[in-house]
Amino acid sequence: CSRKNTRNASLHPLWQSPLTIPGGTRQSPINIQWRDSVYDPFLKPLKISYDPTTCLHIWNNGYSFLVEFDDSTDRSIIVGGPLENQYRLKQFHFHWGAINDWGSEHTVDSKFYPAELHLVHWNAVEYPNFEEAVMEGNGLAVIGVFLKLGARHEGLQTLVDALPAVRHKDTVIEFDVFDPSCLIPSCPDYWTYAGSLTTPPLTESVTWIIKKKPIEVDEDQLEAFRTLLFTSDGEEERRMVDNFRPLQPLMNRTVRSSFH
Ligand SMILES: CCCCCNS(=O)(=O)c1cc(S(N)(=O)=O)ccc1C(=O)O
Ligand SMILES: [Zn+2]
Repeated sequence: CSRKNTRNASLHPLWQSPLTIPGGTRQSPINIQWRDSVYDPFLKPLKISYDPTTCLHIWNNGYSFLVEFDDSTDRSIIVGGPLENQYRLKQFHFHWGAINDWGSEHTVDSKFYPAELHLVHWNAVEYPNFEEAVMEGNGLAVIGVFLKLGARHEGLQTLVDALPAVRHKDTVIEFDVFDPSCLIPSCPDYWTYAGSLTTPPLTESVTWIIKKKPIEVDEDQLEAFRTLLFTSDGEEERRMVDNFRPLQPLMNRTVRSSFH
C-alpha cells in the first residue's frame, strides 16, 4: 500500500483530542522502520493462553467494536516476550480505513495495512484493576496484528456475522465463546517498543508487541467493518471508518525485534 497524503485522519472528527499529548515522549502509533529495529537476543517467545469461555460480548463504543473478556481471573493471559509479568486479556478491537489503501495505526517502512487488530492486556500482578494499570508505565501490553487483503478468514467470520447487531454506537450483543488466538499469526516474530494508548486518555502505559506477519482477510470482511456506524440509532449516520490515530514521533525510542 502506498502512503496517500489524502489521509487526513488528523482532521477527522474522531480526533478532537490533541494529536500528541503535551510533554508526551512515548506516543503511539509509530512507523516501524525495519532496518532501524534492533534484534534483541534476550527477548523471549511470547506465550499466549486464552480460555475461549472468558469471552463476554461484542459492543460498539463509538470508536470501534470491542470484544470484551472476563478479566476477573488469570484464565486468559500472555506472558514472556518483552514482558516482566503475565498480563490478562481485557478486550480486542480493530482500526480500519474507508478504503484498502490505509487503516492500520502502525506502519512498516511507511506501508499501511487496510486494518489492524489490537488485543489489550493489563498487568494484574502489580495492579488491582484495569483502570489503575492504564495509568502505569508497565500497566498494559497490546498485541498488534496487521490485516491484509487476501483469503477469507474463517475465524474472523464468526465476528463479522455478529456485526449487524452492533451497527450503532452503544449497542452490545452477547458473544460467549471465541478464541482470539485464531486471529494471531503462528509465526513468532514480533517488534516491541514502549508506547501509549492511541485513544484518550493516550496514557504512556503500553508495551506494544507488533506481529511481523499479517493475517489475511477478504474484501467482504473488511467491507463488513465499514458498515458499522460511529453514531447512535436515530442520529444522522456516520460510517465507522478511518478510526485510527495519526503516526506519532519516535523521539528517543528504539524498536526491538525478536528476529534477525
Ligand atoms: C480507563 C480508561 C481506559 C481507556 C482505554 N481503554 S482500552 O480498552 O485500553 C482501549 C485501547 C485502545 S488502543 N488502540 O489499544 O490504545 C483503543 C481503545 C480502547 C477503548 O477503551 O476503547
Ligand atoms: Zn487500538
